[in-house]
Amino acid sequence: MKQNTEAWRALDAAHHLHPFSDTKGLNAQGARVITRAEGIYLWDSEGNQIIDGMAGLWCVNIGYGRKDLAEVAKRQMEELAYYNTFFKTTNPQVAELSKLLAEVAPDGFEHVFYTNSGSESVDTMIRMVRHYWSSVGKPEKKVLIGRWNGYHGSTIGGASMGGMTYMHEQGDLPIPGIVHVEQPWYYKHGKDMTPEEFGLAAARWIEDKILEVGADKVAAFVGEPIQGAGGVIIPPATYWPEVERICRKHDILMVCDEVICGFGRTGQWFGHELYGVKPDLFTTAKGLSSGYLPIGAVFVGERVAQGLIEHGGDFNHGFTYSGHPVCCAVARANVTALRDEGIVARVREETGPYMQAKWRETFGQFEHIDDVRGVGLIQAFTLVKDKQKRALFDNWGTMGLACRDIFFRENLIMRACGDHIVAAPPLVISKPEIDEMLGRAARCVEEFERVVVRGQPG
Ligand SMILES: Cc1ncc(COP(=O)(O)O)c(CNc2cccc(C(=O)O)c2)c1O
Repeated sequence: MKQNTEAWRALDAAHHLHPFSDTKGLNAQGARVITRAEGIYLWDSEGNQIIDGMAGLWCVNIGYGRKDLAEVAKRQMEELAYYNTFFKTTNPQVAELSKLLAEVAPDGFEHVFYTNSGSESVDTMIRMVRHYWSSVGKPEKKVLIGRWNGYHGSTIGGASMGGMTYMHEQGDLPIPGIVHVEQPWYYKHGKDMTPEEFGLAAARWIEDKILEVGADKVAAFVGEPIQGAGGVIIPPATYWPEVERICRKHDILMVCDEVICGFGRTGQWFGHELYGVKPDLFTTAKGLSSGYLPIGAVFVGERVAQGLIEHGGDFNHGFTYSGHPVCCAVARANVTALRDEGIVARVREETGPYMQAKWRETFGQFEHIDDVRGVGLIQAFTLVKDKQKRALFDNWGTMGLACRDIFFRENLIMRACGDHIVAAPPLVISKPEIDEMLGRAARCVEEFERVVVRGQPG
């Protein structure tokens, strides 16, 4: 039955509570009804074509409209729509996907545990590392260290692991045993240090926390290679190697949360590979299926995998849909395409460098934009009050939302994370599409500076 925008908006307002939304405010304004998508483009119920500079929520790596993935889902549903992987059963799709993931992962990652989301991957990791230490005779090693402004999901575990205080306030978080250190945000905290010096200093904040808690009580350090939802905070090159050295020195597991950085987003298969480090585990979701179906996976390195296999006994954790055959079939087709169509390689060698050059050229010229940054196809800039003084705007986030709303009105999706403006388009974006996206964004930023910052007429 063909509906129209107003009818869908009314149904949505009457029955749907949206995530991360003020439903009352949204209902007053009316939600935008997205009806179809192709490549990097969305269409809404009014027929507007929209450039999706965020690949959905950082997840549609392969781009929209892949009929081959839809066909894989159809065939699998007709053959085996569901069966579980509890009780000594498996299915061909989960077995084949697990082999494929071991092939695309860096050496030393032969085992994966399946979930339905990034949050569930993070929750799984929390339980897994605590169970690991208990299994190898160190049950008191329970504390996990994260970063303020890190994002690790919205379950009780994921939100606690994250350092978003506005999330902690809702639900009395973080849960016990999870602590945080400052994030490696050079623009704000670098002061008179070089980036290299700051990277080492920021890593040592973690060592300070380990010594404060007691290394014999700390299970793991958890961080995103590049913080995504925190505003694309890119640590200096010295940061992660120093984190790894500190974790090894104090026998703390190092965990990378690759939910955004994974599956080609940075031009590497996984973001930690940019920094030449090897975590003990890493969590994934999003690009694993390019958002076509919900699935996540925890990649478990040999030290923890063998510890769990040899000493862990029954790992009393898992989900009804862990290893869901249809989700696994689609993820397998997606990852195979990312590899065999050269999509990840093209981001590393062609479209990523092109985007990074154009991004800096386009936004480096604006008076109220600084810290223009990015790698692969994840990039950002920060809206600032005074570039010379490196002064941020007051009321952090207000300007970001004002700028984001201009993009939205002009049929361009980019994300405001506070006063950081971020973009992460599908990895299949072409060079002409990059030009189209950045041309539209530049016109929006010109209006933002003229109207919002300088108060001139629209
Ligand atoms: C690093 C990281 N870890 C875990 C999660 C949680 O994944 P799920 O949402 O699938 O449970 C994420 C998710 N990241 C995420 C999710 C929703 C919105 C935005 C945003 O930037 O607005 C970012 C993430 O970015």
